[in-house]
Amino acid sequence: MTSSNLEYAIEARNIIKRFDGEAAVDGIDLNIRKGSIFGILGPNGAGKTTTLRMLLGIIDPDEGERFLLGSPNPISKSHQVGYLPEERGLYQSMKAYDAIAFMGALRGLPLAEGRKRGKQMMADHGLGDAIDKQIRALSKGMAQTVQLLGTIVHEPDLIILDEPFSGLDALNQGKLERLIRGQADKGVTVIFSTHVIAHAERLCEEIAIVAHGKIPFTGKVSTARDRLRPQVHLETRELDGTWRSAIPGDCQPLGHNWHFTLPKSGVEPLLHALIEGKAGIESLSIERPGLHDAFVHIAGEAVARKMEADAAQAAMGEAV
Ligand SMILES: Nc1ncnc2c1ncn2[C@@H]1O[C@H](COP(=O)(O)OP(=O)(O)OP(=O)(O)O)[C@@H](O)[C@H]1O
Repeated sequence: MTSSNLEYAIEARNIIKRFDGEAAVDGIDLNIRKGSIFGILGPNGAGKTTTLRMLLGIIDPDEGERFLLGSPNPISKSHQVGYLPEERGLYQSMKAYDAIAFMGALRGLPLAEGRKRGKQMMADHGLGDAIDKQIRALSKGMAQTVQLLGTIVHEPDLIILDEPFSGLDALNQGKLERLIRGQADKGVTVIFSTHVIAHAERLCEEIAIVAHGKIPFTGKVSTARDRLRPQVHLETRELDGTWRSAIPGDCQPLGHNWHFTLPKSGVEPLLHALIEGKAGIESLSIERPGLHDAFVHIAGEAVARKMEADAAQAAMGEAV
């Protein structure tokens, strides 16, 4: 049986995985569009890696079904897939371009072609000086970039990256974001897991939020953000007038500053009331909530705090 839906690179329906009787993934549904950049967001232990492993066919779900590039047997598509696992590692004595070629060969790319592409990719990614160096002579960030290039050297249709940003400094994180965008521009589907919301907010049109083995939200980033109403920050010269009726009744000024949730009627009636009522607008900003606020709203404060702690711990690891 195959999936008839050619629109999706990945489909998962109610997949469940238990370890020692405990559900690590507890009934997840996913539809990931071909050619999109899709982020899987959640703290450590939420079930991201287990989900990715099931999607890839490294482990099978106990219940439910998943389709990778239309197939219920993801391993059969492995030549079309690139996978960067959470556990990083390359053979230390291999030369960098050879390591890339070796990874390509595991996915069906002839070694000679892999070596040629490996050298070119390293040059294109600013690692030209390191082509002939052994992996052990590279910095951690360089070795991770080499592993990433090895993940895509066979030009896969689908790339799955487990926590690709962790272990990279800010410069290399920026390079990785550009690389991911470049792949998507070529029509490649990129799925990555992360506990850093900013990466997902910058890169993804669609995300899944994972918490305690479940997905409380999957869909467009903009839809997640629209779950919260915009916040108004207003400074007025006056403190009273007919315009006060446009401001929520429970909002009290701090000095001449007003902070409140934008009323459902929207921006225009508010502006009309302020101008016609001569409130004397000194400053006005209307902020749409970011993905971080939406994440806290959807996943809850405890999950958000755990994820921030994970991100801080990972950043400390990068600093050493
Ligand atoms: N092979 C395994 N055997 C037993 N328990 C496992 C196994 N793999 C994962 N788990 C458990 O399943 C839960 C989800 O783990 P998973 O690795 O999928 O989370 P994660 O969101 O990827 O977090 P991390 O980034 O820490 O890997 C955790 O409680 C973990 O300890």
